[in-house]
Amino acid sequence: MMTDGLGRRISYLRISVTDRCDLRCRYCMAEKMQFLPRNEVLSLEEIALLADMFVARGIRRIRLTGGEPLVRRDIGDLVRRIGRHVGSGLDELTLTTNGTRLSDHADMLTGAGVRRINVSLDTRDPERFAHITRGGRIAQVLDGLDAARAAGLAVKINMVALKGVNDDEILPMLHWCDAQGFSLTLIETMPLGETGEDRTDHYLPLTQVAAMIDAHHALTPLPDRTGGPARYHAVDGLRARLGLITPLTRNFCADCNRIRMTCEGKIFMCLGHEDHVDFKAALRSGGVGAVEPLVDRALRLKPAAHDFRIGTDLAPATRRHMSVTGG
Ligand SMILES: Nc1nc2c(ncn2[C@@H]2O[C@H](COP(=O)(O)OP(=O)(O)OP(=O)(O)O)[C@@H](O)[C@H]2O)c(=O)[nH]1
Ligand SMILES: C[S@@+](CC[C@H](N)C(=O)[O-])C[C@H]1O[C@@H](n2cnc3c(N)ncnc32)[C@H](O)[C@@H]1O
Ligand code: SF4
Ligand code: SF4
Repeated sequence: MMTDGLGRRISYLRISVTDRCDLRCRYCMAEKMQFLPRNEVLSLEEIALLADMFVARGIRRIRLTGGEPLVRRDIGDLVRRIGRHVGSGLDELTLTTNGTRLSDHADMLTGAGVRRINVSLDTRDPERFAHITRGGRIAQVLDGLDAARAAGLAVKINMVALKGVNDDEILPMLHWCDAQGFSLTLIETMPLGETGEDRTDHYLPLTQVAAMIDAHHALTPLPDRTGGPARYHAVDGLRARLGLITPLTRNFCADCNRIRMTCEGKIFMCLGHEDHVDFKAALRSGGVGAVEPLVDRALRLKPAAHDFRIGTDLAPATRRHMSVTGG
C-alpha cells in the first residue's frame, strides 16, 4: 500500500500513453504543439511493466489517457495487457478519450475488461465542435458513442464549461445525455500550459452553473464516488447523474488518491505542480527493480494541494499542458 507524506492513500494511477492527439482543443493545447520524439516515449511493454509494479504496490484503479490514448498504435495490446489485472489486483481499468477513434476500439475495450469510459464532448453543434477542437469532426465522436453503447460500455460525457463558448448548451447537453443513457460531468477550466488564449475570458465557476441547473431540476448530492474527483448529483426528473469537477471553486485535494505517469515515464504527484520523478533512465538501465526506490521518493513529493488561480495576471500554474499528464 502506498501512502504519501500527508497520510493520503494512493490507489489511483492515471497513465498518459501518448502526448499526441488528433484534436487541438483550445483550452488544452496550443495550435502548434511540439510532441516528444519517439525514442523518448516508453514502449508499450515498458508502460505495462511499470503498471504491473504499481498494481503490486497497491494501485487499485488505472485510467488510460493522453493526449489521445486511441491514437497510440497497438493501444489494444496495452489495454489487454493491463486488463489482465482487472478482478485480481485492479478494481477497474478505464479510459478517457475524445471519441474520434472509438468506433474502431469499443469492442477491444470491452474484451479487455474495460466497463466504463469517459468521452470528452464540449458541444453537440458541428461547427462549434470544429471551432473548439480546431478542426475536429463531430460525426466521428457520435459514431464512436454509438459503438461504445453497442459494445456495452457505460459512458460518462466530460464537458469543460466555458463562458461564452458552450454555456448555453449545458442544460441541452444534460437532457441529451439523459436520453442517450449517459451521465454528464462538467469541469472547470484549469490553467495548465499556454494555449494562445486567455482562459480567464472563458472561466465559468460551476457554483453558478449548478445554481442554473438546480432552478430547472433540483440537484441532490449523492454519496457515489468513482475514485476520481467528481462529486455526483441526482437530477430531479432525469435518470442521468450529474458530476461536478470543481478544482477552483471547491478543490478536492484533501482526499486526493491520485498520481500520474506520462508517456516518457515521469511520475507527477499532482496535476498542478512541476515536481516529478523520472523513471525512464532507471527502468532502461536497471529494470523495474531499479525503479522501486524512486516510488518512495515520489510519494514524498506530493503537495497538499494545487495552487491554480484564474482571473489574475499570473502565468499558468505549470508550463506543462494538460495533455502531457492526461488530466
Ligand atoms: N485538479 C484535478 N483535476 C483532476 C484530477 N483528476 C482528474 N481531474 C480532471 O477531471 C477531468 C475529468 O477527468 P477524467 O479523465 O474524465 O477522470 P475522472 O472524472 O477523474 O474519472 P472517474 O471519476 O473515474 O470517472 C479532467 O479535466 C481532469 O483533468 C485531479 O486529481 N485534480
Ligand atoms: C487532456 S484530455 C486527455 C484524454 C482525451 N484526449 C480527451 O480529450 O478526453 C482529458 C480531459 O481533460 C480535459 N481538459 C483538457 N484541458 C483542460 C483544462 N485546461 N482544464 C480542464 N480540463 C481540461 C479534457 O476536456 C478531457 O476531458
Ligand atoms: S482535451 Fe483531449 S482531445 Fe482535446 S486537445 Fe486535449 S488531449 Fe486532445
Ligand atoms: S490538484 Fe493535485 S492534490 Fe489536488 S486533487 Fe488534483 S492531483 Fe490531487
